Amino acid sequence: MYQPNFPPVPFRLGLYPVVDSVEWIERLLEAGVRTIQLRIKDLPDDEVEADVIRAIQLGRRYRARLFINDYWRLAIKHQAYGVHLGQEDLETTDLQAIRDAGLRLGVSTHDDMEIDVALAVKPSYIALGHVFPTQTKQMPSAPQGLAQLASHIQRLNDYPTVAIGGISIERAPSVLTTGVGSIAVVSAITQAPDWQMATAQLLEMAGAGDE
Ligand SMILES: Cc1ncc(COP(=O)(O)OP(=O)(O)O)c(N)n1
Ligand SMILES: Cc1nc(C(=O)O)sc1CCOP(=O)(O)O
Ligand SMILES: [Mg+2]
Repeated sequence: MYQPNFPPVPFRLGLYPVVDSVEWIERLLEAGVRTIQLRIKDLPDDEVEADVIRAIQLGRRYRARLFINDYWRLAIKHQAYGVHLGQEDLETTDLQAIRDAGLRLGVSTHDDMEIDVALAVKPSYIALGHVFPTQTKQMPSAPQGLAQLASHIQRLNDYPTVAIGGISIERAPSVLTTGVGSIAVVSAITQAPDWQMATAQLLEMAGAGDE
């Protein structure tokens, strides 16, 4: 049974764009997205703080679920909806501080062992990647494919899940048939010839998430 150690999220988080700027956050919230992540990599906290503040303000204005990747101290300081962390981040993060601050937590996984680690933390949702080859991030592991994804979803039963990695408009329907509650995408939107059309199509397929 889903009993996270962090505030719960709906089973279906719907379309979940992962983007690297406040500009993208604003245009996607305006387009109807309600689950979104600010993912800025490898800058000092003081260079990211203004963007984190702005993204959180936008998230509140649109009543959206705004997750901050990596910068958990800033997410706590400015009261984001949630934080997303990778497996390595778990070792260096004060998870109790995230919990005490009432933020949701999402954790990345790439195989059964990482799912064991995530389940021990009892986050708000578990991300499963990478489903297909991706150009967006160098991955140390092989893509897990749809059959493996489906078996993880079965194992996780009523736990909110997010699929990520190489999910295009063409591939989204087959990913969603595994029963996953959300599809996280980067390039399917940010590299699309027409991002508005891509977002509308993905929202039509995955929804904006449950309340
Ligand atoms: C929804 C979602 N799933 C997975 C990731 C990857 O997170 P992480 O493993 O911490 O890697 P970086 O994104 O920090 O490079 C994610 N960001 N979002
Ligand atoms: C940031 C990230 N994390 C992944 C994981 O598997 O943990 S895959 C990924 C990149 C996803 O980008 P695109 O939608 O362009 O393939
Ligand atoms: Mg990370």
